[in-house]
Amino acid sequence: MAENFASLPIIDYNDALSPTTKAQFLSELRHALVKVGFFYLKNHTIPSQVQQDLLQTSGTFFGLPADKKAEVNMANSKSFRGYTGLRHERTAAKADERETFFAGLHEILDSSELPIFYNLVGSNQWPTETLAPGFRQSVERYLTEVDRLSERFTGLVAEALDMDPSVFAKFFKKPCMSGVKIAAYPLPNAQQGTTTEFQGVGPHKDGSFLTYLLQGTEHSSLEVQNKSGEWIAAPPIPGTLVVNIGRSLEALTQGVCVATTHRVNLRDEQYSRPSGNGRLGTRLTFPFFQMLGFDVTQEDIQLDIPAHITSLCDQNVQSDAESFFEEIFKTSIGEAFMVNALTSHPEVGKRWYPEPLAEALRQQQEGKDLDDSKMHATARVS
Ligand SMILES: O=C(O)CCC(=O)C(=O)O
Ligand SMILES: [Fe+2]
Repeated sequence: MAENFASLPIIDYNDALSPTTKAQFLSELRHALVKVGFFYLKNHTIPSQVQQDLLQTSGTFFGLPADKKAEVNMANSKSFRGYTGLRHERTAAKADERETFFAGLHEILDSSELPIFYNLVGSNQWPTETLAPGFRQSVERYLTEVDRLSERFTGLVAEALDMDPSVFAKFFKKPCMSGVKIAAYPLPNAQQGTTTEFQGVGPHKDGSFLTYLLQGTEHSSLEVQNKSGEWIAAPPIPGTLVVNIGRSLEALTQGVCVATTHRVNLRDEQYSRPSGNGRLGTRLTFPFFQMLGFDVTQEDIQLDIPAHITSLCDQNVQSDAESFFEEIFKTSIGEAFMVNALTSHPEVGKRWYPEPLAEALRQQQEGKDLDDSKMHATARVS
């Protein structure tokens, strides 16, 4: 049975930088990667001014009238970039109570000769400077900083698994679809007390190698699933990022690092200040998804992971995330990213990719039926 956890470890990036503390750092990181799958990272090097500017200008953007935000609607973009309104994004086949804005790190324009998933790298859409002064600049600045951090951290992940620091480098061929999703969770509109809990984001695993999540406000809404399936709160800790494992790192380590399940549940009480003084506004978060190059296939993955590391692998990890995505991920990473994008953003799919959308939804339904029948079988046995 898998080991369990009730809270997330806090790892200090400074410890990686000094020869006297590096060994201890690597041992803590190994534990976090193999036994937990989530951790807080402190002293992560992203300047606080860069974070504050991002938070402030993002607040301005989401505060714009709906018709102004619609000017940069994701449905305009065959690269799934730009703005989505409340309940337009879907996770686990249900609508999410959030607005988002996605901006990618790389942009290429002509992908006509390549498989359609190369369209996932394309131009960003930006509101005008007059509407959202400084927004574009602060997002781009944040992307540069978090990308630099993720690149350095990747070497430490390899070392923590007792491999050469450069072992993952070849999987990060550019351009890639890494980017930041800015998520805004206004207080949900409770209808006459019928519902007290709302899906900010449904249970899911990220497609990334690692995700670096900045929680910009004080709300405690993020929940992570431990290995026996219990949900654990991951409240914001000032000065830290929450890091979690995505499906790409799981694929590259052949399951030694398991992609971790998380969700955002919204409840009215989370909008009261933790100090008890007054109410909080919209919850704002900034997950950065560190993605692999598209052309990585299962055959490329021949990492020599030392036996004493693979032997740490956990069995029977429980997850409420959909399982259908796992199978596609085993054949082509680019394909899997596209299927995920289509099922999350059917509006973009309807406009640009009607046939691939229909096929992706069919696969999702098939997977859901399979998950449901497994659940019923388990329920009957126990
Ligand atoms: O907003 C959060 O706290 C998490 C968001 C998330 O998990 C995602 O967008 O993949
Ligand atoms: Fe996520």
